[in-house]
Amino acid sequence: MHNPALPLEGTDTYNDRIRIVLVETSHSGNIGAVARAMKNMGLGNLWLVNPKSFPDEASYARAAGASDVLDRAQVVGSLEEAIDDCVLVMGTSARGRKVPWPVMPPPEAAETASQASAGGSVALVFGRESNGLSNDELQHCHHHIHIPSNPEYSSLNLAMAVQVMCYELRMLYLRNLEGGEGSPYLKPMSAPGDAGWDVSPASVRDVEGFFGHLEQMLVDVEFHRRENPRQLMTRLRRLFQRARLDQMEVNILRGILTAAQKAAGKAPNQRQSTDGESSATGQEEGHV
Ligand SMILES: C[S@@+](CC[C@H](N)C(=O)[O-])C[C@H]1O[C@@H](n2cnc3c(N)ncnc32)[C@H](O)[C@@H]1O
Repeated sequence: MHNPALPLEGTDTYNDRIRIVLVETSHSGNIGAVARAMKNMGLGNLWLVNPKSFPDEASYARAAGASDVLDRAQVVGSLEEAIDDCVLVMGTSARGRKVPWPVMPPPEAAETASQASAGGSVALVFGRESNGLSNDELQHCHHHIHIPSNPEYSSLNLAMAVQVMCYELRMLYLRNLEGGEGSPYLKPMSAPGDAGWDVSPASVRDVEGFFGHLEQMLVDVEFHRRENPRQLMTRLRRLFQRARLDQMEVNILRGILTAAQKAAGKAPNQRQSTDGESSATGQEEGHV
């Protein structure tokens, strides 16, 4: 699959193959917010068709750190000028029109735009705040894009609609990174052993040692009676197994158990815990 020419992580080059075209934007703050939305997602090619006011203070204020996108924005007098050299034009609309056009949801539109951008420039066109794109403007587009919003309140703020499309392009780019393996950012990090976790996962031996120590501590503080266990240890096992402990967490927990045993007047350093190691050795808080 074609990998859209979006910037690599950590570089400041933009994908200029996919351009965002805003038609007759009346609030220049929205133009700034669009620039910000684009830059966040690695896009930088902004075209403005007859903006009411640009450049101005409001647009730069809303762009925050994306003023470079505004600096390089192209201002033109007609939609035709903005899309003249494009191989694919996709128009966005919050509502259906009298003459139906092929409509795509954002993920499919991003895929189509990305594929087409291998062959030339692609325009994603966004309409006026007050009344969107005219039927005539929409008929200049190969496809229409509809963000499937609440049918009873379907119109997004202009910059938010741009954000949705730029996000879809970004997701596609990240999924396609590195020969299809995708970006580590897309892989959820939820437990030790996942890429990016800072401590090695605890071994079964570590965790069993902890369970033995936990049971002993519960006996020492007279919370648990081995002759009447109910399901206490089963439930505690399930609790801690859900967490998939890492090595440091096991050390911290064992340090706490040792401290509790000492407070209860037991001497854990003179007794072997169930994993055969002295339960006080190396498990104090200072060792984690
Ligand atoms: C505030 S909306 C314009 C709403 C206008 N009253 C209308 O009905 O078309 C400004 C622009 O944001 C984009 N937009 C807003 N909501 C959208 C949606 N649900 N799907 C696709 N584009 C949307 C379109 O480009 C639209 O022209």
